[in-house]
Amino acid sequence: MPNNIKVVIAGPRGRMGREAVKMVTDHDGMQLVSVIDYKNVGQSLDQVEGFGYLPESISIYNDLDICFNETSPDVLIDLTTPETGYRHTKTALLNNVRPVVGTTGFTSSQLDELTNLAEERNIGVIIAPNFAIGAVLMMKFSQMAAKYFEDVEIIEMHHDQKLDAPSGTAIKTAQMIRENRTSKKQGHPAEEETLEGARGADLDGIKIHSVRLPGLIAHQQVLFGSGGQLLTIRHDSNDRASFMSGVSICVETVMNLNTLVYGLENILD
Ligand SMILES: NC(=O)c1ccc[n+]([C@@H]2O[C@H](COP(=O)([O-])OP(=O)(O)OC[C@H]3O[C@@H](n4cnc5c(N)ncnc54)[C@H](O)[C@@H]3O)[C@@H](O)[C@H]2O)c1
Ligand SMILES: O=C(O)C1=N[C@H](C(=O)O)CCC1
Repeated sequence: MPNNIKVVIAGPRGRMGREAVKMVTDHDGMQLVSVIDYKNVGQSLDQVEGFGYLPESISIYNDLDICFNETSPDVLIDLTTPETGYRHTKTALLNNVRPVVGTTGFTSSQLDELTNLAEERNIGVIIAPNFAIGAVLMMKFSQMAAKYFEDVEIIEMHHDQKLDAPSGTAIKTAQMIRENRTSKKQGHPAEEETLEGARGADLDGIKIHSVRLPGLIAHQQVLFGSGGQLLTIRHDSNDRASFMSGVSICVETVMNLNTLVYGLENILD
């Protein structure tokens, strides 16, 4: 692993992007070489509002091919939107740049396509729906509990600027639970929704409910019920700094991978 990993960040002005710019510029083993944005192209990031603290100029690009060619990054951190993040990840792979993707909302066929492309190109990619270590533990504990409780519902709660629903974390949690759960149609066999959507989204019988409110950041509870008992496993991110140690681990780890890894739990000890 190079001790100075050259990083490009897509979405630097976003809520997560701003934290990631701080994390990378403060990290001794990483160097921020450029950023990707559709605004302020050709300017330097330290001239953009909120980035005056940067000690040196960081070029802003919109065209990924030109950015990769001129600044030779090792790793792309993508924190944008589902459509853009997917396009960026593909372009990075085609340019031998290793993507660390926090962007959520990719479809399963997009994930399959990126998995195949990473294998073809023999390049590492990490797609992590949640970089917070506590959230990963919540998912793992839920997977453990699913062996003993077959009735489970997920309630995820996020800020009201979030584009995708359900959250990437809720989908990943349900997929992990599914691996340990005896398949079951929950609720009353004759239950009917008198208001569409009342019972939430359904992933193989696991119900997912999405709450969007100002004041929230990222929260999830997984409820398991059986005769006479309820188990609640809950995680709260109250600050986006909670995601940054996970981003840092992914940037270091992706340098040694040559396939796509989906989920931070797959690279933690
Ligand atoms: N994996 C995790 O732990 C984690 C945590 C928080 C958020 N997220 C995900 O990260 C993504 C970003 O979240 P956010 O809250 O920072 O969103 P945000 O809306 O604050 O930021 C997104 C940024 O992407 C930029 N963008 C959009 N299109 C672009 C393009 N074509 N080129 C360059 N930049 C572009 C926007 O200008 C914006 O600044 C979302 O998908 C969210 O679900 C993941
Ligand atoms: O703020 C968001 O958007 C978040 N998205 C991720 C998800 O979809 O699971 C993780 C938590 C924050």
